[in-house]
Amino acid sequence: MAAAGTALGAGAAGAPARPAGSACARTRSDAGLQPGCRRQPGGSRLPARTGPGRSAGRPLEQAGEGAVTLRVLADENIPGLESLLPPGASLRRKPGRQIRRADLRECDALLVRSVTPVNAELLAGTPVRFVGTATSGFDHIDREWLSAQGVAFAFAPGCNANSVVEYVLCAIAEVDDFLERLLAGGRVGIVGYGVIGRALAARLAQLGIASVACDPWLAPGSIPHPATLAEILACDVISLHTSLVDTAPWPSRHLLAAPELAALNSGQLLINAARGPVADNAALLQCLQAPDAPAVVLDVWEKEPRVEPALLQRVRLGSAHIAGYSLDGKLAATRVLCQALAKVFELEYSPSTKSGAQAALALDSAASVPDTLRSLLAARYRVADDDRLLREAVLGCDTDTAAGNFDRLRKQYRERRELAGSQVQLPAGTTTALERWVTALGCTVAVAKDGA
Ligand SMILES: NC(=O)c1ccc[n+]([C@@H]2O[C@H](COP(=O)([O-])OP(=O)(O)OC[C@H]3O[C@@H](n4cnc5c(N)ncnc54)[C@H](O)[C@@H]3O)[C@@H](O)[C@H]2O)c1
Ligand SMILES: O=C(O)[C@H](O)[C@H](O)COP(=O)(O)O
Repeated sequence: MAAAGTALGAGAAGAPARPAGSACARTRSDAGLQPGCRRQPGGSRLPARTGPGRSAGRPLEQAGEGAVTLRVLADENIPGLESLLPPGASLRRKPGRQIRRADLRECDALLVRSVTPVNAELLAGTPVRFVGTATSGFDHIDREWLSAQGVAFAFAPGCNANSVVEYVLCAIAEVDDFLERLLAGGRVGIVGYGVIGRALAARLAQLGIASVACDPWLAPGSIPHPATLAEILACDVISLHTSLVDTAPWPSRHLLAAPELAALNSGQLLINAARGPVADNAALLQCLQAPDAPAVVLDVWEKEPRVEPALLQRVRLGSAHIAGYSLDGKLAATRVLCQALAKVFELEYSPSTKSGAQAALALDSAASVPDTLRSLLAARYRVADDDRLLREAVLGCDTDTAAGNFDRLRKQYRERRELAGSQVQLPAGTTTALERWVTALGCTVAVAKDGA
């Protein structure tokens, strides 16, 4: 894993316009690290406050002879911190929705997930000098305020991109015959060509599936197969991967509202694993009540943790905002934040890069290509399992209980591993065509010897 520290600003001179809340090219090994730290004249390792809220830098708390304690408060749902934080860090945990300013009175670094809004209301007057979010999206962070206050910021771009891509592929494979249709020349329309949009297009291309994409914030020429939103809405499968943007001229909030949804029909599949408000949920419910409604898969909901039961009942598959919840993706994000934290506080640090080996998979049938792909995808993950859990958690419960259950599903999420990177054992005499399909899913191939 490369060291954290890619500076991410509003865009270099000559770079294309970017909406607030979008990230430039980045991979699982990059951290978006917004600088805001200076070495203190007295040698303290605390990042200096540089903005209007500037306060005298305080040295890190002494914890015994020469040792420093970096006081970290973290969302209880960020895994691996106990072993991945730099030595000398003390860790407190809280549920992300319950983190308050009073919790931060004696805290140098705050690590959150998407459910904690981080802004002046939370941080003003606290000693926090570093904020990290273990997520790709950062629409819950007031980055301008952090920057003005000299508080360093890091996020985890790309860490869960492959997890989301595999969620989308599983959804396609699980709903009707969309996988067959795509393999037979159908097209996927991708809305938002950032890290995840690009990763999805690349995986589809490896599978020989055509895709087109739209992202008006990008410079002309940066999308290999560009399309208008209207053209995207005519594709067999439409997958949303925009950041949540309120900025003109191309806000993504309610990008799919009644007129856009009216363009869809029952021969199409719409997937939203981006942010709930990108599709107007009230309009979506209306659309799903029409006889010619498209098939819809939702991982994200406009008013999370509240899910509109009538909408859940009408979507083909629904899940509790877990598309990015592979163990691989979560631990990668934890490592990126810990590395960024160590860099900001100038701590020596070299975290382990391993997530633990995945069990090998075996493929032994001479099934059709779609069924081979389907069974490989299902060997690691099935959206239908999360759909069942969400329906059990939400339907028939009162609103508050359902919202609590939504959060509980996410907190207690099972250990899910990614398919890409898995070794797949194939029987002796396997065709090279089959090997190609397996590698197209990002797996490595081991072929059994004759008689083995
Ligand atoms: N469901 C999950 O578990 C999960 C996991 C990871 C990320 N996400 C979400 O997925 C989305 C994509 O993540 P990413 O890492 O690729 O982000 P990214 O910032 O790399 O890419 C987002 C892209 O959306 C584009 N965009 C913004 N407004 C648009 C508009 N009106 N029309 C078309 N494109 C527009 C931006 O220009 C950008 O290129 C984000 O919303 C993120 O929060 C969800
Ligand atoms: O933006 C992201 O990375 C994802 O939406 C993220 O995985 C959501 O999970 P949360 O932070 O809400 O646990």
